[in-house]
Amino acid sequence: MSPQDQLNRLRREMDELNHEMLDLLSRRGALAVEIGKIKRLQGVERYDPVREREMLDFIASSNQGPFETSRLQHIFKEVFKASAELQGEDRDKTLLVSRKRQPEDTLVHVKDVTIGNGRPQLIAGPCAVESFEQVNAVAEKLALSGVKVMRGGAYKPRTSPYDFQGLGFEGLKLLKTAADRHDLRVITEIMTPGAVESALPYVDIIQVGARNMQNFDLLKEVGKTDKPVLLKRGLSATIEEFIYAAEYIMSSGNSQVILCERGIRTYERATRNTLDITAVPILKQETHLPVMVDVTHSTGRRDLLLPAAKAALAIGADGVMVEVHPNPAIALSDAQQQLDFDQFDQFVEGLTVQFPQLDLVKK
Ligand SMILES: O=C(O)C(=O)C[C@]1(C(=O)O)C=C[C@@H](O)C=C1
Repeated sequence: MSPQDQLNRLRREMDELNHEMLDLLSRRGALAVEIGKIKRLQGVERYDPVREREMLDFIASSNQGPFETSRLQHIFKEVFKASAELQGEDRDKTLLVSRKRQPEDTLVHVKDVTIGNGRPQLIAGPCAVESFEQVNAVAEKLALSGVKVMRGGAYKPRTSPYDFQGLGFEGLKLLKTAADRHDLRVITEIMTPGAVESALPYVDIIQVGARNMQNFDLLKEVGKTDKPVLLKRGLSATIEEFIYAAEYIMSSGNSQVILCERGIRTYERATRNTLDITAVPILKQETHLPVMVDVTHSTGRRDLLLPAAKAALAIGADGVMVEVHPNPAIALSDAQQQLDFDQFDQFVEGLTVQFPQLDLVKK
């Protein structure tokens, strides 16, 4: 048989399989419609993630190749999605974070401060808590500038184990003391489920960092508290994964969630990460949660903080996070990207000129 004849024969075989697959898919779709009717009668959700998990596990255990299991699972997930659509189910509607489920914006209340009410917040502070003098100096500066929420890392998830790991619980206390002295609310990162409870008296907003976005135990634990949670997007997380991580917190009982875009990892090296600016309006369309942008970690460059912050507010962010340090050159972490006090003044001035609605109350 000539190669051309061979090709034609294989293609005819392929056509037959396509035909069979189409038939199987159509029969599967008809079954899904029947299942949907029964579920409707029973008054249960059509979307059943546990059943889907079972079928995906079955695919993993039965796959003989040549396709990779993850590829096959992806294809089947599409089939499940299409089946649920046939059942008249919009899966997004079932998510607690979904705008389709709750059309009105969620307002996050941090004592007297509101996030998501149309007046963007500026959250600022040092990368890490280093000493009382350092955090107190920053707190004083922030209060004078009208900032209401101060950030500062006590537990630091550092890339290298040899880098400064933060002052831990002691740092938390220093941060809280300095913030109280200047009437500021506190946001800080908590890294493990076990550290959540002891941190509660010292924090007003719990931050879940990018590296922990899919630490599901931590998400569930912060979801059990009544403190607002700022959830940062993972370094390589898709928007869908980010939304599901927020769903973990909400489904554990906490609806006070703020999403924070902080740049994602791409091939581009001109900035530390690539600020996915369109994630902001996408997240605002898909969810009802406030969305903030961390300009420090997304750019990693002092000269880009102001333009990035302007872009964030212009595209609809509910606030901006930026790092400030009394003397960035000697900072124990992120020395390259924190603003000193004069630079912070310029930053605030530059931003308020264009966005006078920024929620700053100068003391
Ligand atoms: O088995 C069910 O309960 C179905 O509704 C069918 C089906 C499927 O296509 O296999 C569809 C949607 C559900 O999320 C799970 C499974």
